[in-house]
Amino acid sequence: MTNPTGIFITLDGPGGVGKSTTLTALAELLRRRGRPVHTTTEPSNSPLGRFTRAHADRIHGHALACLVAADRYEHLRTEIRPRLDHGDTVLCDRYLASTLVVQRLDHVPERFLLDLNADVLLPHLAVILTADAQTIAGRLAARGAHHRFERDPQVPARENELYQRATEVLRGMGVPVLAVNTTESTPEEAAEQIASAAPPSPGSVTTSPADRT
Ligand SMILES: Nc1ncnc2c1ncn2[C@@H]1O[C@H](COP(=O)(O)OP(=O)(O)OP(=O)(O)O)[C@@H](O)[C@H]1O
Ligand SMILES: Cc1cn([C@H]2C[C@H](O)[C@@H](COP(=O)(O)O)O2)c(=O)[nH]c1=O
Repeated sequence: MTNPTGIFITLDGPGGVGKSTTLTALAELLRRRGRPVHTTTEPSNSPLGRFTRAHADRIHGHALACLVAADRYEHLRTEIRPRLDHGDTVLCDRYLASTLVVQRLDHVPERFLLDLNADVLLPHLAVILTADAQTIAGRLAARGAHHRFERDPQVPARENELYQRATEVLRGMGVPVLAVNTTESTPEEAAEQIASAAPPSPGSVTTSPADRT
């Protein structure tokens, strides 16, 4: 397989923190700056991904971990790698960090999750969106819960702890991790922070911050 030439950026964070909204703002910002951007999500939009999403409230623990990982390998093969090979910046709403958090909520051991995901492509930048637990609860109440992990009021605080652990694990694997606290920032402000940390797109002219004025 060829080395992908595009840039792979993942966005994770507690349910309802603002991943999809921020990803949309980031995609618009990067496109305005001339980058080819492909947006995607996990579970993916393939038949396996749609099955996983549809049944994630009834399938628990190791079985859900395996389904999510199977969808991830197929997502990489059929969508993410081809878009990276094409030179796109791929923005993925949920990826490996979500597994290291959501499956831990189901008490799946971290070792099992790391082994299952041992051969996935690591992102060039893993963004972890955070907000204080009360803010997340407010956003979830305003929008409505999508699945069982968002219906338990204790979960946002636990997810924040687990994302700190996931950050350490990813950094230990050599993945650059950017934590963005969205408690006080708009999706557009969060997108600006991420864009500033994003590795340059292939073929783009690298300028120093002073040159960009
Ligand atoms: N930075 C922000 N400030 C205020 N509200 C926000 C912010 N980001 C998102 N929201 C609002 O919070 C709610 C949840 O956002 P969104 O659906 O993007 O979250 P999510 O993390 O993608 O959720 P899920 O984990 O369920 O996929 C939405 O109503 C959205 O408008
Ligand atoms: C990537 C990923 C996803 N899941 C599950 C958790 C939820 O049931 C859905 C995601 O829904 P959302 O609207 O994006 O919050 O998929 C999972 O269990 N593990 C994962 O790694």
